[in-house]
Amino acid sequence: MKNDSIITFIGGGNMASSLIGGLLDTGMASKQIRVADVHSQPLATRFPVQCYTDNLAAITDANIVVLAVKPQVIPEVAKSIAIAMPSPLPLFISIAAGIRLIDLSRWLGDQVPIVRVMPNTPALVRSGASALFAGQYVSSKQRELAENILRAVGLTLWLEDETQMDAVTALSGSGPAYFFLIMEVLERAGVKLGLPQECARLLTLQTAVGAAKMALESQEDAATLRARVTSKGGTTEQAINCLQAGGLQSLFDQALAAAQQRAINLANQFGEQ
Ligand SMILES: NC(=O)C1=CN([C@@H]2O[C@H](COP(=O)(O)OP(=O)(O)OC[C@H]3O[C@@H](n4cnc5c(N)ncnc54)[C@H](OP(=O)(O)O)[C@@H]3O)[C@@H](O)[C@H]2O)C=CC1
Ligand SMILES: O=C(O)[C@@H]1CCC=N1
Repeated sequence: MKNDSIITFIGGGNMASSLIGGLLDTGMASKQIRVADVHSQPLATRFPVQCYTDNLAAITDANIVVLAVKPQVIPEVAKSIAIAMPSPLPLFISIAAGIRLIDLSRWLGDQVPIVRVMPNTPALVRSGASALFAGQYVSSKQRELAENILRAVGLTLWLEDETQMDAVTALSGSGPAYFFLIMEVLERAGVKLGLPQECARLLTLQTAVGAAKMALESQEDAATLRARVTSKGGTTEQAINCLQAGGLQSLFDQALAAAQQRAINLANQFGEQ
């Protein structure tokens, strides 16, 4: 992104804060970032960016507009922008779960360039994962622009089919919450075995970081790395047997299917407005 380009976030909540924190960490100038939210104060105190309570004022001169409000609010926000669409048209990036390009185009206007992105909150520490899908009016330069922004805060992947976005939402969009839950559960289990809280917390976190780093850097798959920890007749085997007997795979299959279905339902419910 050029250093005089402006990126405006509509909605300054959890996901926008993570993206903004990550982008500022890359060295992007705070004057390039604007945020419009019904509540301007929390973000203004956290980041030195320009905050607005008027969405339309915030998108004047913007090169990129990130729609970062809840899916339920997207129709109203998009329609209100459409009646005062800036010229030249900015590139729109929607991060809303479920909401489809066809509906975004209907609300924002035909021929408006829109990229759908499903990011995740580790963008804050530039370790995010984002899947992208471009609408038909997005130029190759705009694709590059969207990718560059998201790549600055983590991994980016282009999807071949928009319907895959709901599976991505279930896997990596919501995914940090699953890992945080596993951290909570492990820490608590360690405390129940007699470890001091802080000791259980630190061992849990470092083990999570270590396992993820090792899996990322290794040529081998997770099952092979797991087998190396699992000595025959040893301790890990007992724990893994317990987890598998408890139906861990089936539980995650159900969890991800439920999240995916929720994204589909949100699109069906709010896409008709
Ligand atoms: N959180 C996450 O991990 C991820 C979220 N997303 C997507 O990002 C989007 C935002 O999610 P998240 O950040 O969690 O949500 P938040 O509720 O934290 O943030 C949305 C913000 O927008 C404000 N808002 C509501 N209406 C308007 C409006 N008309 N104009 C401007 N601002 C408004 C909200 O205020 P108020 O609270 O009063 O409603 C809130 O401050 C969602 O569409 C979600 O699907 C995608 C990937 C991951
Ligand atoms: O829970 C949600 O709906 C959003 C989308 C993915 C992560 N958070």
